[in-house]
Amino acid sequence: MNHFHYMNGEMYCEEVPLKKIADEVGTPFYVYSAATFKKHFEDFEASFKEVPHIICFAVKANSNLAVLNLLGKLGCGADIVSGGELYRALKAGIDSKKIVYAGVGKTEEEIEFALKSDILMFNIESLQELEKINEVAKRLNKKARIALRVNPNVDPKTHPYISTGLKKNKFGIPIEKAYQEYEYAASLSNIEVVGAHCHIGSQLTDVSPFVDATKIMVELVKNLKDKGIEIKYLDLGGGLGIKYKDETPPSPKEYADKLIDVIKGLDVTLVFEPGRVIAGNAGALVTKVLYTKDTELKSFKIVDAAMNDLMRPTLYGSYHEIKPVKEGNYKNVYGDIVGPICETGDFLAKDRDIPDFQQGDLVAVMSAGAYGFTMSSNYNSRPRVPEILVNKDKYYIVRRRETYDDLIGLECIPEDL
Ligand SMILES: Cc1ncc(COP(=O)(O)O)c(C=O)c1O
Ligand SMILES: N[C@@H](CCCC[NH3+])C(=O)O
Repeated sequence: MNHFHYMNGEMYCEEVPLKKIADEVGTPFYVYSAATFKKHFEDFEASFKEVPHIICFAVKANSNLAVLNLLGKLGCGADIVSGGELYRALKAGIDSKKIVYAGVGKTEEEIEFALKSDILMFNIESLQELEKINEVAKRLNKKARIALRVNPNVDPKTHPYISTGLKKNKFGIPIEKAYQEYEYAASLSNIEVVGAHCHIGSQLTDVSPFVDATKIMVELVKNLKDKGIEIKYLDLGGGLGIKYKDETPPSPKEYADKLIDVIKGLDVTLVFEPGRVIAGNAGALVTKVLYTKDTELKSFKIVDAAMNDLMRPTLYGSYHEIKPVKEGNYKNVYGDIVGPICETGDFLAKDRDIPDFQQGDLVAVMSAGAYGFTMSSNYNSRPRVPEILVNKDKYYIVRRRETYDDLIGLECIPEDL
């Protein structure tokens, strides 16, 4: 069931009309469905029920505390890439023993924080990082549990900016060097090798690159065992795509079945780091039409949300479905939905058929629950919009709208300048 649906001509999130939220909270705002988050997590979880596994939600996709808390209560862990994400995950009540930490540039402070928090494992992206973690662990008199993030050189066939498992990408340790580096890692005094990790990219709509990468990882784990290096956790990252427009990504069950088949016989706990597939279709960005403007070429619908609120269309040319909050007999027009920012790249929809919205209409930008708010900024000194979490017939403001005072709150004017 889709938790964003129309009833009596109005778009609802679960049992709450979006218009009600707009009237009470103002626009723009992000709105998330707790039921959708729950369903997506439970579907993913159930797909792997026949094998030992841990699901670590990719916090970068949606890092709101209430969302993390909701997932944590369902037994979800966290995939983090910074000290800030670790802080959030812990504050949200996520079990530190279900936290995995990737990222090519972990600082000494971040490493120390993660070691003191006793996370499940670090996913190491370079030799120097490995040595740094060993050094910090030694100073703290701890052992750091680690996996090497292996770059298997598999083409995920997705947008180049979100491909991560190719030789030319900055991520991980090339598969050819992995054996040598595992042996080195195992020789370090304050390192405990426990896992192997890969993550080849995001928004994958075909299962075959996952299968190819998994085969490489399975071979690696087997060969390491022969060398006396035991891998307990095989972390296959995230990346499963969703439907934004007309994509037909595999379902979590199809994805799981294919991977379980490849892994059969291997005595490991699988770790997954899904982000988008849990959060993407659990959220929308709701905005209001400020003005409309028709030119010879096209129609512009100028709304109160902008590229700083949802960066994906600008950054990747991503498609987000645009829906009216009040169902009407809109005819379609050719044009753009644009924000108030002083950039030509400031659009939420571009050069396509869109409903012929009029001034004051509410517009829902769909599939915005992942990499929406988390990638937002204050560009053009625009206060960040609130995040609303709906649960059945109630809604909660789980992050309030920023104020002008918030905008300047961290700044000061030197007195003697
Ligand atoms: C290491 C790592 N794990 C997990 C994810 C989550 O990816 P997705 O949202 O595509 O599932 C990402 C982002 O691509 C990532 O870099
Ligand atoms: N930010 C990207 C996904 C990147 C995933 C990060 N590893 C998106 O919006 O699609």
